[in-house]
Amino acid sequence: MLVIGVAGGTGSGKTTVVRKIAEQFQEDEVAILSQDSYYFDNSHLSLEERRKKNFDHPDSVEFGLMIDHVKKLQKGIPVNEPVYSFISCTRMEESRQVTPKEVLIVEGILCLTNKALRNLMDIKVFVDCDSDIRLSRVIRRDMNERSRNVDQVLDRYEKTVRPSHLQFIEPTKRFADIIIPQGGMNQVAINILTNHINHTLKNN
Ligand SMILES: Nc1ncnc2c1ncn2[C@@H]1O[C@H](COP(=O)(O)OP(=O)(O)O)[C@@H](O)[C@H]1O
Ligand SMILES: Nc1ccn([C@@H]2O[C@H](COP(=O)(O)O)[C@@H](O)[C@H]2O)c(=O)n1
Repeated sequence: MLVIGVAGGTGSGKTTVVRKIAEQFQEDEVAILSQDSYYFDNSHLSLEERRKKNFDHPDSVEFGLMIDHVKKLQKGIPVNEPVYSFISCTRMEESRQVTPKEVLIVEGILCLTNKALRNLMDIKVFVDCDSDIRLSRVIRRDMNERSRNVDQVLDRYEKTVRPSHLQFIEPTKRFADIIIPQGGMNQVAINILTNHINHTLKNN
């Protein structure tokens, strides 16, 4: 199994890049694990307290479980990926079964911050994007999909998202084998990655 890690700031285009890569393969060839699914549950806290959490800090993610799932998939064992709600900021009762495939893409803002997880990756990618563009995307997305108003989005951005991006996420660019500017619109980078994956699969 080839494990590809895709990191980058919130709104940088990670999901778009992953989708475009996955589209180049058959459905039974590529499995995807999202780091967002591994946010701690926090249902013991009130919604107000949960919303105040720093979700851009590495401690907000249950990396132990995520690493265990990657290792199981590498051994050919299916896993149950948790389902996370950005509206309630908790894990849902249900989970999603992920079965082992030839390629596993692990995607998320913090997925290159964890050394043990990094060590499981064969290719590390960082999707790069200016912070003003990311912020405008995040405002739209959080208002449309995450039940937030503009003040809540900007308040979170100033207090936790931006400082943690600078402290934890941006520095992981140095671990990347490939840095992709213009995210999902960078067809050249997506083709290069797809060709590399195909080449590696054929030679294994
Ligand atoms: N290169 C791009 N140009 C314009 N819009 C983009 C581009 N890449 C992503 N988007 C849009 O920006 C938003 C965030 O992209 P997404 O891939 O979900 O980012 P991430 O997973 O890094 O948070 C989505 O609405 C997506 O359609
Ligand atoms: N309950 C939560 C948990 C996380 N976030 C934010 O999501 C961003 C990461 O997701 P991407 O899809 O953009 O990579 C991150 O910046 C967290 O602050 C949230 O809003 N609510």
